[in-house]
Amino acid sequence: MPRYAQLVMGPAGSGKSTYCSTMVQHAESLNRSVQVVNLDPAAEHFNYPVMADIRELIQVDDVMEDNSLRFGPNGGLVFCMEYFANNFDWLEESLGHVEDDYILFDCPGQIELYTHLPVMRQLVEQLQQWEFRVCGVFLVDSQFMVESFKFISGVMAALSAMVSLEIPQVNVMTKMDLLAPKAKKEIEKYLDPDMYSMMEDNSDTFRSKKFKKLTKAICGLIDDYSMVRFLPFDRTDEEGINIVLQHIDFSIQYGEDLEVKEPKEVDEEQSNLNYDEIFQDKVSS
Ligand SMILES: Nc1nc2c(ncn2[C@@H]2O[C@H](COP(=O)(O)OP(=O)(O)OP(=O)(O)O)[C@@H](O)[C@H]2O)c(=O)[nH]1
Ligand SMILES: [Mg+2]
Repeated sequence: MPRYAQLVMGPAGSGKSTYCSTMVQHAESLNRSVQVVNLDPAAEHFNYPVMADIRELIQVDDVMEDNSLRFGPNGGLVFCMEYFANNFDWLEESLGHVEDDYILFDCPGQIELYTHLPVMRQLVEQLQQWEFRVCGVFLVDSQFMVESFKFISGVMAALSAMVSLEIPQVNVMTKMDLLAPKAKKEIEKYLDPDMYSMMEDNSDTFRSKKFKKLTKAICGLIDDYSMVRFLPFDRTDEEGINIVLQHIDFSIQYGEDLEVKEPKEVDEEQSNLNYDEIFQDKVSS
């Protein structure tokens, strides 16, 4: 039986930890069991119960305090993640061997992890070896998406994670509840974007012809391959949360191998009685 995982990624402060706790609560309301693993060695607080916490293995503060290493916060994080990649047996032990489990991995926000460092890819390959079906969930803060310029850079970040990890990926626009109704309407065009018109919106802002050409080529590429779409995520909207979960479940085929639940046993005498009654009714009418 396969196991299922969501790799929750995205820039710093995009809402990854909040997404994880919201999903856990939502799953609970559906009677599903979803667990969370914290993979952020610099995490200070999150409000979900953890199944495993990378800080048990290594903490950024300890690395930064080490006089022989002398790392700052970002270098410290990279060091921690490389240490983690060399110690996957810690994760294996923490996850156990439960079949059919569903785990969210709350990742750190340093964008370099998703652009060029090999750690996340190594993690994906390792999880796949442990029979996990992994879906990337890339979060982008809707607050930064109200201008098409910023939107294109968000799309590029999501794309770079997609290209480097080679797993199904669902892109999510978070904090939709913070948008004013007018901005919400405005942002709808970014959810299923037509990149060519996005490019036209921007065309006055380009100073250099070369830059305009490059942006046009990027927009064209994204559009031609329909590579990026965003789902809105409003933590107060259960239905919207469910749509996001369904997209992810579909991409990792969650539910296809689940055992069919037996219907409740019906009292045999009672069921016979009902049929008899129906039959009698039919005959007499
Ligand atoms: N209103 C609202 N606030 C949100 C939402 N998601 C996150 N926030 C707020 O945004 C801030 C950052 O959220 P986190 O969930 O910690 O973001 P993160 O991506 O885990 O951040 P890092 O781990 O530091 O990269 C917190 O103050 C959250 O309360 C949302 O859907 N709606
Ligand atoms: Mg976090």
